[in-house]
Amino acid sequence: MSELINAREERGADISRGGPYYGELIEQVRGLMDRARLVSPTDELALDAIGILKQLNDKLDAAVVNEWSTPTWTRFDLPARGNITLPPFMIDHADSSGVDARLTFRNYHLGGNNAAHGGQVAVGFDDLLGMAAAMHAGSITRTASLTVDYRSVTPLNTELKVRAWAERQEGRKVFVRATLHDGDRLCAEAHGLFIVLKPGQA
Ligand SMILES: CCCCCCCCCCCC(=O)SCCNC(=O)CCNC(=O)[C@H](O)C(C)(C)COP(=O)(O)OP(=O)(O)OC[C@H]1O[C@@H](n2cnc3c(N)ncnc32)[C@H](O)[C@@H]1OP(=O)(O)O
Repeated sequence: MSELINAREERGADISRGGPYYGELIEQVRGLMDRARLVSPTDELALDAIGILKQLNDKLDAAVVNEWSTPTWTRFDLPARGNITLPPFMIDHADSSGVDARLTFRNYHLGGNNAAHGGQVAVGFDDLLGMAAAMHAGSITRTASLTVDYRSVTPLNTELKVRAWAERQEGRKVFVRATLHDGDRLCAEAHGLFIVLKPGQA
């Protein structure tokens, strides 16, 4: 992980962006989403929570920046770079040979029967495959195709292992694969095609 942070810092990534409390702020929002996923409030509690959240959203509005200035591009020290839309993961190893990560699906990723929603599994794969493709190509890539095979149930609130790697590259096309394990058990695997963006490509 430190290699990745160093590499990103060398390219101008600023892991102080968002300040020292940004990680805890995002963790509290994840905790809020966990509760929102399962709460069945009384009218009184719902109205109370709505008031508090409206006030909080108004406060946060004052600090909203454009997407390129958000900490989530640079905070490689935080779970999932502090990106609230991703299942939180920590990178153990990342280089051109692949990415190893520990990832945990939370209550707010619930599909049913205490298992992760399949779409959330795909979100995790997309980001980590994108990282593997970028590390392999040495350049930012974009998902062209992503296929997920769900092999067994993916549990919530359990640290899972993800391995993502590039199999080969043909020009701008980076062919990638990934696995998701709970211990020795394969939960899901993915393969995809990521395309290296041309200079200035939107
Ligand atoms: C350290 C960093 C951490 C940072 C880590 C951050 C990781 C973030 C990862 C998240 C990534 C995303 O979710 S990205 C968001 C989701 N994806 C998208 O929105 C992509 C939408 N689509 C597009 O923008 C475009 O279609 C592109 C860029 C994918 C390709 O367009 P293009 O650049 O014009 O290239 P194009 O000529 O069409 O295609 C190039 C070659 O790929 C082939 N090709 C293109 N699409 C496909 C396809 N679906 N299936 C098969 N083959 C395909 C073409 O046939 C061609 O082959 P040949 O003729 O050359 O043989």
